[in-house]
Amino acid sequence: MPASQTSVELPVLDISQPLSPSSLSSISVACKEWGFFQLSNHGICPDFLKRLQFLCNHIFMLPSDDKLKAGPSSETKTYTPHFIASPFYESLRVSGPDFFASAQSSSEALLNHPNPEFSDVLQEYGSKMTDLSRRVIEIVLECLGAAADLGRKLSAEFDNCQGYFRINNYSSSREAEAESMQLDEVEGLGMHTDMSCITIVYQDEIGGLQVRSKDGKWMDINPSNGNLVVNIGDLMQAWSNGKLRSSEHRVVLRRCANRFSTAFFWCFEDEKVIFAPHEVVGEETSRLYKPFVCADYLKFRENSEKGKFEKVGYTVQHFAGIKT
Ligand SMILES: O=C(O)CCC(=O)C(=O)O
Ligand SMILES: [Fe+2]
Repeated sequence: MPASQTSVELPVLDISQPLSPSSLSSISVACKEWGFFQLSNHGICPDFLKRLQFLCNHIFMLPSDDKLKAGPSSETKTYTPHFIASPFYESLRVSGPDFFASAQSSSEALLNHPNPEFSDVLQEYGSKMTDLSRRVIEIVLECLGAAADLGRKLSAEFDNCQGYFRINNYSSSREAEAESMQLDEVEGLGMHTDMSCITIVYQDEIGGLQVRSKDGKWMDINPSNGNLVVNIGDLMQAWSNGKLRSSEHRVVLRRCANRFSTAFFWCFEDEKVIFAPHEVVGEETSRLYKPFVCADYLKFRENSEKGKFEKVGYTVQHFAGIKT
């Protein structure tokens, strides 16, 4: 895999401040060009993230057989083991709106007992991310040029959105190293687009997240000052008639370092029919996507093979794109 040399400068939105016209314009450009921007002053403090990481590492350090008690063939199915998405990637899924209950059922399966401290922290993370996601959706709608009245009407379409998050641990094992045979750079998570409306990512200081430019070049998204990374997902790309870009991205690992990240996915409800509102499409442009039911797209992306990760390489374009 060729090493990537370039990083992208993504605008940073200070979410604690009212949105200024200049900030709105730089975020709009970033959503269209890259489908990515950053958030600062998001209210999730470094100590809290360290605590979250510490509690999750406790889970990731369990023996593999114990972790499989929440694996793809278990009842909870919240743990994705190594060698499904990649040899270097494992992850724990926490589903909302009751993040506490979801975390509690994972810890019961994994540790044979509930762990209220772990579940409390995951609940707090889930609920903070839910609030942030709602605010980010309002801003993204403003990026589409929605004036206040229209913005309120359009944001009602997102009222029943649901969130879940994945806690991701990237590490190397002897088996994984044998496979990579001393390569300088390996794929920790392959190229994909997210199936969300928006995703909010926290990555630790190791780095490795990359976005694919419109001309197919991989660009680093370097970790910066505890900022969170927001990206547009496929559901939003379709709903905005392609005005906002759901970009392909991946994670590369360059050293044998452990990497920790969380990705919070804010998605339409399963039964929602995704059809760009005519105010968003405008008079002059034609529709790029056929209407589709959200759950049908999620099913399309799931591999039929049991326990496999969401299909990498398939997007909403393949599923609902209107060929022009
Ligand atoms: O680990 C990361 O930084 C990003 C993960 C990601 O893209 C995903 O889980 O969809
Ligand atoms: Fe992603």
